[in-house]
Amino acid sequence: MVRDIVEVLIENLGVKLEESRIEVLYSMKQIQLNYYPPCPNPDLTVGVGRHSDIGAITVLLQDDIGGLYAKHNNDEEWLEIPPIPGALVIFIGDTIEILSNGKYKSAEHRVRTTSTKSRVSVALFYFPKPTEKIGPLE
Ligand SMILES: O=C(O)CCC(=O)C(=O)O
Ligand SMILES: [Fe+2]
Repeated sequence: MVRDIVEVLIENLGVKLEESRIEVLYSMKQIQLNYYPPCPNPDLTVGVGRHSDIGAITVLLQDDIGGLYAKHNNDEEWLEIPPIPGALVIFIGDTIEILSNGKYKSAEHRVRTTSTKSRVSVALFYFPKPTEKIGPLE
């Protein structure tokens, strides 16, 4: 699935890359299990502070608690990404933003906790090989 996503994104830039060159862009993987305990005063806590992911693509599975927000078009407003049963959230990371010379944006996102329920999420980060030089594709 990640290969298909990256291939389509690169194809849409009008760039032709060999399969092997595309593959190194997402061949490193890291899994992260996040647990957010309930917090009596969520407004005073940072679940995960605002950030964008550094890799190529992030695949995220969140539970049904909610609290994930992303910035849309650099608006002031945070847009909630509601949990949908069975759905995965896909984030474009900084690597793809750089490769596309800014055509694709690495969305800033954050997580808020709630006062009553804990939250769990599973994030799969796909990175380029550490030896890969990342710059705008030509
Ligand atoms: O817990 C989440 O829904 C997102 C976590 C996150 O943004 C991250 O681990 O980079
Ligand atoms: Fe993230």
